[in-house]
Amino acid sequence: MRKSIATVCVGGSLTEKLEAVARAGFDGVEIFENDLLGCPLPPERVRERADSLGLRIELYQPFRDFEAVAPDRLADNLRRAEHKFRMMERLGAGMMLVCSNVSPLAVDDDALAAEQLRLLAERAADHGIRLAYEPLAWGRHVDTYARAWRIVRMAGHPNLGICLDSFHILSRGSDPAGIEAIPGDKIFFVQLADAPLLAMDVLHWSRHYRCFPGQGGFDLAGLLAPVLRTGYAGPLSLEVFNDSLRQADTGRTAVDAMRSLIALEESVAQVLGTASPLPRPVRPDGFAFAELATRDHKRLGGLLGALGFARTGQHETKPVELWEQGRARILLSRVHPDSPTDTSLVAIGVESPDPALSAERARALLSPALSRHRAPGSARLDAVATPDGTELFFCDSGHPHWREDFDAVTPPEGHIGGIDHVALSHPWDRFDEAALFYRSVLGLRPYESVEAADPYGLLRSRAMSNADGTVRLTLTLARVGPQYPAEQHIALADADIVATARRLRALPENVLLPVPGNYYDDLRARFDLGEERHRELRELGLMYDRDEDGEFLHLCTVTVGRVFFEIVQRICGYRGFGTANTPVRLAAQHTPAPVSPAAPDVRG
Ligand SMILES: O=C(O)c1ccc(O)c(O)c1
Ligand SMILES: [Mg+2]
Repeated sequence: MRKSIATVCVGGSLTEKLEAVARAGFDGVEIFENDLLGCPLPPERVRERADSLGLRIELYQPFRDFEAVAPDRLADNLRRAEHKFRMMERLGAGMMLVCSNVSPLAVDDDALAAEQLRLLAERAADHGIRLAYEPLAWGRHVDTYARAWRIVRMAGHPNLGICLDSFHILSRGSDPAGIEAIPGDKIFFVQLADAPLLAMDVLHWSRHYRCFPGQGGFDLAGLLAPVLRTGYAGPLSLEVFNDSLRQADTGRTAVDAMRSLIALEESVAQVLGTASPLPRPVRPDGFAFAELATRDHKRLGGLLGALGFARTGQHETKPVELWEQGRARILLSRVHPDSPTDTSLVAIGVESPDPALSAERARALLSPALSRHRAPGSARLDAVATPDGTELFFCDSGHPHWREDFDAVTPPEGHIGGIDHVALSHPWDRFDEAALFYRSVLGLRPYESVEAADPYGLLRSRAMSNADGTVRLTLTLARVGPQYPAEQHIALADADIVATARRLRALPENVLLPVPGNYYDDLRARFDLGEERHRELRELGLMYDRDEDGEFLHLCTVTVGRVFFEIVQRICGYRGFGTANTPVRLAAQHTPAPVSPAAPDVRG
């Protein structure tokens, strides 16, 4: 199907927008009126520019507050329309979007709406233009596709059809199944947008919070399937109004948008049982490694040593160390000389049953491929760049061949057996992009977005996981400014966190984040843990949580550069991330560490 995007989805001037969406592979665009009005080029030149970029101008929009008005207003509305039609001819746009009337002057009369739209369609036909009538969710009287279709049918003009916009349909909770009753050739246009599930005024929700399919909470494939069953053969056009995207990098947003459409095509193909546009999903089934780049190998090595890791190998040709405990593998490499941070997470390796296919799928979803020389070993490893710049390597499940390049000794067995999850930090304009990236490329399921209070702000995060919890990520929204603690961390799965905590407490140097006594006073109110258990948690500085499945114990180390380690123990299938404790952890990370000569610098 033709892929289109409304110019309102991306930031920049009209020509910048056209260039970016063409580069991302779109076939066409919806031109938003404001983009044209603010453009220094006359419509003919915009048309030439679009032509030269291989973009078809699918639609011009929006035309507002036309139908179901008193007779004295009709003449003025038709005059307005004539001007737009002439301008559209110059632009080479064959379809105009007509939004349902939102004015208090509109009359609640379908027959009148149909009669006036028929008149408009006759005028449009004189210019070779077709009209797509779109019921806005906040339309004065026409706010559902069922009602809009009734009016279009009543009008009975070949140049008048309906525009279906997923946001208006799903935000109101309308059942998309009824779309199948509309003949495919009367659906003139289809606009697609997702949105987070928010309880808010629908106009505000639509104008500020829409996002690309797969980034919010709507079932877009469930909406598109009945649309395609009607035989609709027009473009699938993204229409996203979003405050962040207006300010974000134009080219990047265009690629993010295209990725969302490709992923949606795959989801709808699954629903319809048709051929998929993508190599089949390969589910990752574990973490192979996490790589930290640091200027301070000694301090980080000291911290890993305290956690029970051993330096098991040194890369044969590169300045990269391998630190291991059981199947938990951490690589320490050198920081790029230009990097402003002393220590940061730069790569993760996931295990895949078919690494080559994983990489092929990632590239088909427009992930930038990375050159092989970055691989931690000389072993052939496929890698792509993720939205926050972290490199993602695909490694063979259960066969860490890349480890052979480290000439590594057998790793020590301790309580820590592997990586439980990795927390990645994203700038504000990459957060939704990241959720879609991991959802489509790795097949991870997103959890709801959550917010945690921080003494100096609010931390937004969203966890993602595969079905069996062997690959879990938490995506956080990075705040800028030196007052904010790092949000990159590696969480290590521990089979006996009490023993680990005891050992770490006994060290002469303080490597653990202190937890305030008030937390433990309140924990008594939250959970009936018994005196002895409660005392043990307090003494060891362990945090606690529980869900319907099981229990969770965790603690954090001090921060080195941008990174800290979390040690976690999941008991009986606990599925969360201890989010209830995040505000306490964030506050503790702002509190200066107690002075101790050997203590690592918490501020990095
Ligand atoms: O918010 C609006 O006014 C508006 C305009 C055009 C659309 O296609 C739409 O879905 C919403
Ligand atoms: Mg719309």
